[in-house]
Amino acid sequence: MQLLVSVNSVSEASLALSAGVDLLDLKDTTYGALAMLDMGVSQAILQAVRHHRIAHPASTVTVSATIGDDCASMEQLKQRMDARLEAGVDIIKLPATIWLDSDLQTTLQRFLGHQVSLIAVFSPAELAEHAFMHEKLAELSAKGYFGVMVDTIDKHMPVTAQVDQHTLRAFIQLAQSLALTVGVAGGLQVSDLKLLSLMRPDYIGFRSGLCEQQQRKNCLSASMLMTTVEKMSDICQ
Ligand SMILES: O=C[C@H](O)COP(=O)(O)O
Repeated sequence: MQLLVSVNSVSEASLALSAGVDLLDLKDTTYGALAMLDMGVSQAILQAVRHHRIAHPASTVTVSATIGDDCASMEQLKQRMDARLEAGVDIIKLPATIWLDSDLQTTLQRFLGHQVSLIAVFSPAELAEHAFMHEKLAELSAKGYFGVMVDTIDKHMPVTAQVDQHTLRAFIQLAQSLALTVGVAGGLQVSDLKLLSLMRPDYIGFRSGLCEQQQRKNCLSASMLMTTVEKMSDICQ
């Protein structure tokens, strides 16, 4: 099980890299749920990741990026994705407003055809619609998506309070049975790790719970990050 941490600056990325975080998620954490990070900042972070990989050849750190909570056109989608992939992002995370949009499918199919790794993000409400969730997971797998995850918009409650355990388990198990990498995120605290780890997602995502005053727009706390990395490593042993 891996740890994903959303970062919004070179200093946060460097902190996460030195702590040994597996998945760096480039995201503007000042608004929305999947807001995209400025390209200049993204490029600077990717440069720091390249330096880290050179200095630590055994590092398996992977970089994902969000591209916004919505997208107006195929041209805009292509431009946002191209910019990040060319800069060195490994995985693009898409909200349902994009991965479900019939007008954007041609562009998404083109990226999938070029083996670009895409993650489709589900909201708690979308998981609650069991038939919809089953149907979409099968479709995404057939289309060649790399993975899926659940993340929340309302950050006042953890995802574990917004989705019942049975549904979360079903989502994780069905996705994995369809060869989709699956992640769980949304207002999580370190104390949620134990329960979630029993469900065996491929990764668990954090932001708010690792920030000063638990506010996702504040900076990452170095001590919270270290505590989480250590806890994760204990759980995974
Ligand atoms: O992708 C992971 C999210 O950025 C998690 O953010 P959050 O812990 O603030 O919900």
